[in-house]
Amino acid sequence: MTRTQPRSDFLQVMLERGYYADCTNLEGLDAALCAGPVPAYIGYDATAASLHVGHLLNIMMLRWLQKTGHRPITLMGGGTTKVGDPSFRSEERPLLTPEQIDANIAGMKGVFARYLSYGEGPTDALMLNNAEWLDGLNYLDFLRDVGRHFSVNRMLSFESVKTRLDREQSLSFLEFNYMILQAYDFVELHRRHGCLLQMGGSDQWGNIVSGIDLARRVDGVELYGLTSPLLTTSDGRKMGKSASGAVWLSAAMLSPYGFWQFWRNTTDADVGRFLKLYTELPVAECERLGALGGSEINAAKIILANEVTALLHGREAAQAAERTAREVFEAGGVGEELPTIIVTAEQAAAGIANTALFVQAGLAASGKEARRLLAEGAARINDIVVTEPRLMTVEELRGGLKLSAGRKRHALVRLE
Ligand SMILES: Nc1ncnc2c1ncn2[C@@H]1O[C@H](COP(=O)(O)OP(=O)(O)OP(=O)(O)O)[C@@H](O)[C@H]1O
Ligand SMILES: N[C@@H](Cc1ccc(O)cc1)C(=O)O
Repeated sequence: MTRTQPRSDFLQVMLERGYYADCTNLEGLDAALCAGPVPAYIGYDATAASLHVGHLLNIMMLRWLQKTGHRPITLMGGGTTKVGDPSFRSEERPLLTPEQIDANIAGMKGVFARYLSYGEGPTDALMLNNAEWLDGLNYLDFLRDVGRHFSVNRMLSFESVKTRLDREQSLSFLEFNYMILQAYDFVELHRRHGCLLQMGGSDQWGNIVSGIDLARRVDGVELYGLTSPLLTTSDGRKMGKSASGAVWLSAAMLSPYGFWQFWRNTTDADVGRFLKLYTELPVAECERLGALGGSEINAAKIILANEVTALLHGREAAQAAERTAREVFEAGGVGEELPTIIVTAEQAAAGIANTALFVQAGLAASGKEARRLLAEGAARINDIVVTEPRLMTVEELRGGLKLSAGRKRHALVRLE
């Protein structure tokens, strides 16, 4: 399929940096973007107390949207979270209480202000919550005004629910309503704020298209949808999930150092792609850095880690993380020479004792000897003396550890 080069800055950035998967009407959207500031939204359900790296890709899309002269709308799913999006999920999500949802929204909100600037102007970002219009809906009125425009036959044909149906796993009536609510959000945002575009990961395609159909039927307007690819790392993992779980954006759930380490540990083949998606360095520079070979690629990974961490946690936090990494892994000039043991995600989740790490790393011959090292004050983890045997947390392991026995013997621990 040939695609003419879009004229709008926003779509050019989307295409050249790798954010683009699909669009409902690329030419129409391009024309709207060229005509003036376009309000565009992405919805975020409050399923956890923090956003994670999986969300970062589309937060960057909103950031580019604002930088290229348009208006980002971040919609908190205070209403939709009560239902739970079934798209591409094999099981129903656990139901959250209204209190949990409010607490999660409070945890998620802070992150957006690091990427977007909020205010009242035509290109200032807007923060909304769909509980505002969903909570008060009257069931019968809603069914008559909105429900009648949805064909169940069509809803059943969407890929996002297909696997569940094909496997004859239950899709509850509650979940089945999700698509209608998200569709209604889009119509409501268009009515209230002139919102013309909804974006999201490609798993959101069905929900987005439903909103566009509904708007055409009830208001006779054309709205647009743009999706990003769902990224996986080149070793096959869903982007944003490390072996030990989601990589959180909130500093309370993952320290800036742990966040920095996640990016520093990027696989070589992903460096160029991630620089384009998660930093604002010029495309040519991203490509140059991504093509570096051998040990030079490590310098590119440090640039990636610094740039991504600086956007989220600030430049100082990024520099501090880089310094800590140097101190932990390169203190005494031994750096890369240190023996390294790898802890698997399963081991980390099951709980691994600090003494077991000393044994595995060859710094103690047995658990008994490891306990003696600790008791004598000769054992250090990240240069801090440890005297008590205890289980290490996944968070501690994720940041990487330096174990020391006495002054001269060291080893590194990395989480797979
Ligand atoms: N790897 C990814 N690449 C691009 N977008 C992603 C990625 N992971 C998540 N997203 C976007 O963020 C949204 C929320 O992601 P996800 O469904 O993973 O969150 P979650 O529901 O909190 O996590 P989980 O599915 O593990 O419970 C998705 O709808 C998707 O659009
Ligand atoms: N369904 C989206 C979140 C969302 C909620 C409400 C919307 O109007 C749009 C999107 C997700 O799971 O990621």
